[in-house]
Amino acid sequence: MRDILEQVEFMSKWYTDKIAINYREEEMTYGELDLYSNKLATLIQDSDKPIVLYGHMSPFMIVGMIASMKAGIGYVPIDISIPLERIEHIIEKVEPAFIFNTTGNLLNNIQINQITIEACKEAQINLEDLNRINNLDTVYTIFTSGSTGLPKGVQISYESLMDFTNWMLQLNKLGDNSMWLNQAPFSFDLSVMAIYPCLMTGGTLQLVDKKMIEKPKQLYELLNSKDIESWVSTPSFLEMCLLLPGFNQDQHTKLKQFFFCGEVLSHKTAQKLINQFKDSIIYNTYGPTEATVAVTSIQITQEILDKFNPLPIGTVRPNSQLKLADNEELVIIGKSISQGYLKDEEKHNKVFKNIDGQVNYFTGDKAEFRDGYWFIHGRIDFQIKINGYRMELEEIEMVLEQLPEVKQVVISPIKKGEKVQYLHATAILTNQEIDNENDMILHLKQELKIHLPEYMIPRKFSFVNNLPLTANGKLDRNKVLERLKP
Ligand SMILES: Nc1ncnc2c1ncn2[C@@H]1O[C@H](COP(=O)(O)OP(=O)(O)OP(=O)(O)O)[C@@H](O)[C@H]1O
Repeated sequence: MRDILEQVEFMSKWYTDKIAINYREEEMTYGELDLYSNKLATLIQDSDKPIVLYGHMSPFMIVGMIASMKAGIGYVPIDISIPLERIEHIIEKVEPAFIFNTTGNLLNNIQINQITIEACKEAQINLEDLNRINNLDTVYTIFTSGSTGLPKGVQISYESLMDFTNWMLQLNKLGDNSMWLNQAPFSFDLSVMAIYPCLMTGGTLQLVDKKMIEKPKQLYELLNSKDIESWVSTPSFLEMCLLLPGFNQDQHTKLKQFFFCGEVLSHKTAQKLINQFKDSIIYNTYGPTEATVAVTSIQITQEILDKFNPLPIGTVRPNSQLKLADNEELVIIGKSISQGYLKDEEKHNKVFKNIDGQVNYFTGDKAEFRDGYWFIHGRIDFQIKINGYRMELEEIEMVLEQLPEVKQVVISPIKKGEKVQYLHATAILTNQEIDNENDMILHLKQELKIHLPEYMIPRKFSFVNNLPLTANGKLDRNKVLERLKP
C-alpha cells in the first residue's frame, strides 16, 4: 500500500523542477508544491480543526490539500460556484480554524481567519511539532451538491482514501510521469480520481476551469496545446468534447486512457469515443461520495459494447463488497465507506446502518447483478407515479437514446402541486436541422410505443442544442425542469 503523502513528497524530491500542476498560465513544480505546503502546514499546524480550501482551479488549492495532510487536520474544499449562503452553512457545520482563500478576494462577513496565497508564500517554515495525518483521521469532508438529495458533509478517512488511490494506481495503465486532465471542481470528489493518482506517479495535472467548459473554443485550444494522456471527467463533459472538431486519436496521439464517473456513461457516447480513440483504455466507474469516489470499474471495450446496452458499471474493487437490499437498492460495505455525515445524525442514520457488526451504506441506486457485472438502473427516488402507475424516468430516456435520431434526452415530470400531470421530453437530436418538428415528435412517440406502455410516453417534446450542466459537470435535471416552467 503506497502512502499518499510519502509518495507525493518522494516525487517532490525526485522531480523537484517538474511541473506538477498546470492551470492556464500558472505552473507549479513539485518543488514548489512541497515548499508552499510546508509553509501553509506551519501556519495551521497548531489547529486541530479542518481547514476550508476556498477557490476554483488554483494550484494552491492542492497546496492546501497536501498541507492539511502534513498538519494532520483534514480539508474541506469549497468551490467558488457555491453560493454564499451555502458556504455559511458549511462553515457553521465545519467550524474551521482557518480558510485558505485562493481567490484573491476575501469572503466578507465570515469571522474566520482567512489565509491568502501571499501570506502562505511569506510564511517561514517551522515544522517541528508536526502531527501528520494518520489512517483514522478524516482527510477530507466533501459537501455533495445534492443532485441526488440534500447536501451532506461526507467525511472520508485517510485509510479510505489510500484504499481508493492504490486501486486507481492498479487501474492506471500508463505508469508514471504522464499528463492527467482534471475537469471536476475540487468540491466534487471526482477530482480526487485525478489529483492523487497523478501526483503519486510524478505526473502533471492539467486543470480545466468552468469558463473553459462554457467556452468550447478555449477548451479546444487547451486540448490542442497539451499532450494529455489520461482523462478524468463526467460523461457529460466528454459529450461536450466529442462535439469539438478534431477530437480524435489522429489529433490527440498521446491521449490513451479515460476514466468516467459520477453519472451514466451511455452506450452511444462510449461507442463514439471508441470509434474516435480506437486504441484507448476506457473505464466506466461508479460510486457515491460516501464510498470514496468509486467502488466499481469496468474497461469498456468493443466486446463489452457489443454485448451490453446499457453498459455495466463493472465489478467491485478490493476491500469493498456490494449487495442488494430487498427493494433492489445497492448497498456498499467495506473500507471505502465514509465515516459518516458531519453533524447530521438524522441523515446519517437513514443511510448508514449497522448490520451484523458492519456498516452498510444504502446508496439510493437501483442495481442488478448479472453476467458477472453490476448494473445501475437509476435512482430509487427518481421513480414517479402518474395515474397510479409507477415508472422510472431513466427507462424512457434509455429507450429514446437508443434511437438513431436522438443524441440525448431528459424526461421531466410536470407537476401540479405534488401530483405529476404529464411527462416532458427535452431532447438533443442527432441531426438538429429537421424540416418538421411535429413529424419528428410523432415518429418518436411511435417508436416509444413499441417498447413502453402508453402511460410512459411523454406528452410534450422540445428540441434543444444543448442541455445544462451543474457546476460539477453533471447533467442538471433541475435546470431542465425549471426551463419548462411557464
Ligand atoms: N458510472 C455511473 N453510472 C450511473 N450512475 C452513476 C455512475 N457514477 C455515479 N453515478 C450516480 O451518481 C451518484 C453519486 O453522486 P455523488 O456522490 O457525486 O453526489 P450527489 O448527491 O449525486 O450530488 P453531486 O454529485 O451533485 O455532488 C450515484 O449514487 C449514482 O446515482
